[in-house]
Amino acid sequence: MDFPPWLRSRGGRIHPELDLFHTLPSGDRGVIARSDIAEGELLLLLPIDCAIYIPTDEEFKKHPNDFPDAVRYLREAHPGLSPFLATTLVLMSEMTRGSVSPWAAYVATLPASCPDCLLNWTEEEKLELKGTSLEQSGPDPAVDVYRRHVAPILACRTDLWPGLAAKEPPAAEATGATLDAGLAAFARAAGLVQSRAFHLEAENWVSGAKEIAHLENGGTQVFLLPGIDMINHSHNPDRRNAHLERLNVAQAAAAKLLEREPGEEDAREGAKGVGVRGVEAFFVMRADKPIKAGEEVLHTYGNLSDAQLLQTYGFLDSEDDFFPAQFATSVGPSPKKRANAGGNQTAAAAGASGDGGGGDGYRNPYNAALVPWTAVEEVCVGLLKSMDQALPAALRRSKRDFLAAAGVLQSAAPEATQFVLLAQEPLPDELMTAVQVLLMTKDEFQELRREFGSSDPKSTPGGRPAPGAARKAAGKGAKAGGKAAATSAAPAAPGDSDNTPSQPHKKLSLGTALLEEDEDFAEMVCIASLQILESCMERYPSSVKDDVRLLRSAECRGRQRLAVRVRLGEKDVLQTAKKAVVELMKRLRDGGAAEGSQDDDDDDDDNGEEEEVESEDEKEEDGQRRAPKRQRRGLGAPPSEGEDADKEVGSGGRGGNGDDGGDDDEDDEDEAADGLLMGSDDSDKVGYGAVDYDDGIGEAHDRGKAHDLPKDN
Ligand SMILES: C[S@@+](CC[C@H](N)C(=O)[O-])C[C@H]1O[C@@H](n2cnc3c(N)ncnc32)[C@H](O)[C@@H]1O
Repeated sequence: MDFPPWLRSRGGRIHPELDLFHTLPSGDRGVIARSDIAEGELLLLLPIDCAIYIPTDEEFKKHPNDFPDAVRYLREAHPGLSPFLATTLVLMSEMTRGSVSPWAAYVATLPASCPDCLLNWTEEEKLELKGTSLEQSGPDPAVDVYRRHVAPILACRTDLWPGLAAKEPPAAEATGATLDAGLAAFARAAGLVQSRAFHLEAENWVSGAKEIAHLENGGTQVFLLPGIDMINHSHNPDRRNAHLERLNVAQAAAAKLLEREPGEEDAREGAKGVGVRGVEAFFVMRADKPIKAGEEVLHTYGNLSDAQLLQTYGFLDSEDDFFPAQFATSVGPSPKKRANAGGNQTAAAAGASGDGGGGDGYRNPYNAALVPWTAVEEVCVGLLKSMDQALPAALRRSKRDFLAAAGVLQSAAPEATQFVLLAQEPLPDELMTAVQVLLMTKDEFQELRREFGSSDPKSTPGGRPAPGAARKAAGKGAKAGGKAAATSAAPAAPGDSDNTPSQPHKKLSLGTALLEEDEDFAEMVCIASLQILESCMERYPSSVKDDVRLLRSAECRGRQRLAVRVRLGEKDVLQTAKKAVVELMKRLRDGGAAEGSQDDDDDDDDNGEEEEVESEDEKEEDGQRRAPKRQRRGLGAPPSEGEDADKEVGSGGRGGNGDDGGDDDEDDEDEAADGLLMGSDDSDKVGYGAVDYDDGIGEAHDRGKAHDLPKDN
């Protein structure tokens, strides 16, 4: 049976003017309106029992016989499997059952694979992702999960997964090249679930690893939604025209979705309207706005970074679809060149890009970059050493344990913590707090521990504990741009060699109070931060210039192009963070000095606004006052106001990527790279947490988000 009649026979509905399986000019498939569709019209209605999913206990108890045998078996025999892996196994079962499967018509619509999903990249192609958050170390996770979790299940129940059991258990070193039938089926099904599944949490519809981790408490489900999963994604709100809802029966009835249209085929046998006894929810896709004949139906899979899109779905948004006006000047020819050419700028950019799409400039506002704790620690230790203030190993451990107990580092494996930098929040408070704690003296640290451990968040405005000299500035942290302190619960401090009676119980957030108080310390923190960011830049084998050059060349296509765009997206965020550090440093020097400490403020009260603006003389005097202090701290001469971030990093001894001058082309490329890396203006939280299922595959899968799905209204 074809898919549309199958769906209708199961109580679903499809708008008569939708072509669900249209081949787009790109060669991909998409959903197209054959004629105009009005805003609010129903596009697709799917009773929940058409979906492939692992039911909650409650759902299963209500309808134990309505679920496939594979679901029943996995629930009973392998309740600890992640929903991702369990759903993959159920899909594999339906795929192997062929025409006997009640989902045969759906299975027939599924593509042969998720073509560019990382599961399908060769080792050589994956090298292009070196340094990015998608760099994979260790064995291929799919092979590993298959060997450890899937193969034993296939071998146990050959009736549920006929023909897939391996004759011998696959070797640990098995790779994609040594696929057996089971591994091939698993790789395909996993790619499909990864790129098509919708995630639902009991309380929230979720879209990130952190939320999905709650599933262990019974909250989250992964759904394959036939037909609805044909709809492609767009980041561009102007192009999106559909959204998904989940309705219960009463809501669906009230919305008149369960009544048959005149001439509409009968649904299931015995059904009076659409939907049947036992079906308690419907997934409904509606038109958000009028859809013109020939237009593609698009919705959003979530606010995802390029890395997440590639990891989960194997694609990146169209390069010429993303805020095109903003990008005309990014990686394309420089304004100077365009002026010289005097021609059509967009056409010039399109020609240079080689992709025919004018896709020279692309920036995803949801991009993120990861900064490992190990890099933070290494830079801070190195900086202190270079200043003859070596950090003893015991104190270092003490600081790390304290940060973990204070919720700044993950508690289970603090050393594996990765700080997530977002374009909109390029300097997360956790990172700045960690740097400050690492760089503070032993006395300051001990005082912080004492005060933090005993501090009542209500007693320090913003909940920020403030050690030593910074105490008097408590409550002013936000003044210099610091984020308000977080005060979420954190685990108690683990015992360490230097335990004080007071133990941290709130999340530590130092803000900028200490930096406002102590300009030498502020400079150390800023220099360390720049070095950390620079060290993260250095983990990519290619420079920004190389990447920009590659994106401009016609040869850079396919997976290489996807990888280059992921690399540049991350570098963009790192560069934005560097600029934020420089801004912070300037603010602390100029604005910070004007805003001053509490005492300064008190002194300034009479002087009014005049004091806010520092005269040239005062600046000079300030610089002279600063110099001896800096030298005491081993910082050398202060950098001049005009000096840029890279040079400052260079002066810290780690070298920068500053330009050494050169020809016009080089200058143009710099200009282009600068444009590209100017930082994004809109971003969203991105979760990169670990997920703790028996099979461990959740981590790889959930690192990228799946489609958001609304919860029951
Ligand atoms: C949920 S499916 C959508 C239906 C899919 N196009 C098909 O033919 O089956 C998600 C997959 O569609 C493709 N896709 C979705 N949105 C896309 C976009 N904006 N650009 C390119 N490919 C996209 C990707 O291959 C992704 O893994």
